[in-house]
Amino acid sequence: MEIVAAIGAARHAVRTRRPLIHELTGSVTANDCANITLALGASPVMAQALPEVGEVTKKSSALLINLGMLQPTMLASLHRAARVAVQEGIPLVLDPVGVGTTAWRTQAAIALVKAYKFTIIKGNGSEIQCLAREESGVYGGVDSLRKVLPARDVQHMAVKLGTTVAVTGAIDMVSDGKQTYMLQNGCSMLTRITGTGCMTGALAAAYSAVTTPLTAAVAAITTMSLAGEKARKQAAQAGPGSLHAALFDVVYRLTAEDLRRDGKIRSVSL
Ligand SMILES: Nc1ncnc2c1ncn2[C@@H]1O[C@H](COP(=O)(O)OP(=O)(O)O)[C@@H](O)[C@H]1O
Ligand SMILES: Cc1ncsc1CCOP(=O)(O)O
Repeated sequence: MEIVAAIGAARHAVRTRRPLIHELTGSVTANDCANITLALGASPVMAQALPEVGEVTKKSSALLINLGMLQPTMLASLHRAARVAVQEGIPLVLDPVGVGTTAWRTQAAIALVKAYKFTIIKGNGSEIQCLAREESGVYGGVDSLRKVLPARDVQHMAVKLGTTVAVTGAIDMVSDGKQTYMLQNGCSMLTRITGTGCMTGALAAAYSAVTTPLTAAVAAITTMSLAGEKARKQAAQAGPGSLHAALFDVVYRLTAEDLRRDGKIRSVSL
């Protein structure tokens, strides 16, 4: 199936199958991740406690690990959930938020990537680059350095990390090492709302429950970027607060046909 047809089918499948998505994420964006998952039509569960985390993963159709507010006490839960996901063949998505800022966070992410086969790793350009190169202390926060990475670099990082890589930024890229897509929807005001990257990770987990990793990653980024464009029009002259609220409304209404018609998705030959 062609990619545009596949993302439309995935949009429809999430709405009709309503998969349970286990999301391990921090307090800054947990509420937004849960609500964007609901808006898409899936069902979020955010349980993190070590005594129950594995049991919740086992019941779920996908697992998201987001490192945004990583705490030493969370690491055991993340590893237990990831182990169950791999054992049970449940799609496993990593959002390496802030990787590259400190040695501890970067090492924690590298340990996860080495221990478990992730289905998708989704991050901004800075995070994915630091993870692939195993670099830390390179940049200062959770927002991207805003450099658009060349498609060939993204393809190499997918090969190096052994998974489907989704890189967000002014131009988004997705690659599984064999096929690479350049995605050109978006709205710069999305960078003025914290959590748009984290919500994209939640969308990737929801889509990965119903389709292939490559399609799920393209669908997630196109959903968020297109929602940004449409919400920006809806919020007209208003600022990030209205855009934030409008994002949930637009994702809730977004149809398979909207994705097929308005998604700016280009296959890159390398
Ligand atoms: N300069 C930009 N212009 C248009 N869209 C953008 C721009 N920067 C980021 N986006 C969009 O914002 C969303 C979140 O990406 P990004 O800001 O890179 O994530 P993060 O919040 O993790 O840093 C993506 O859908 C991306 O396409
Ligand atoms: C501000 C902040 N600080 C730690 S995690 C976080 C949220 C980051 O969200 P996103 O990666 O989606 O911008």
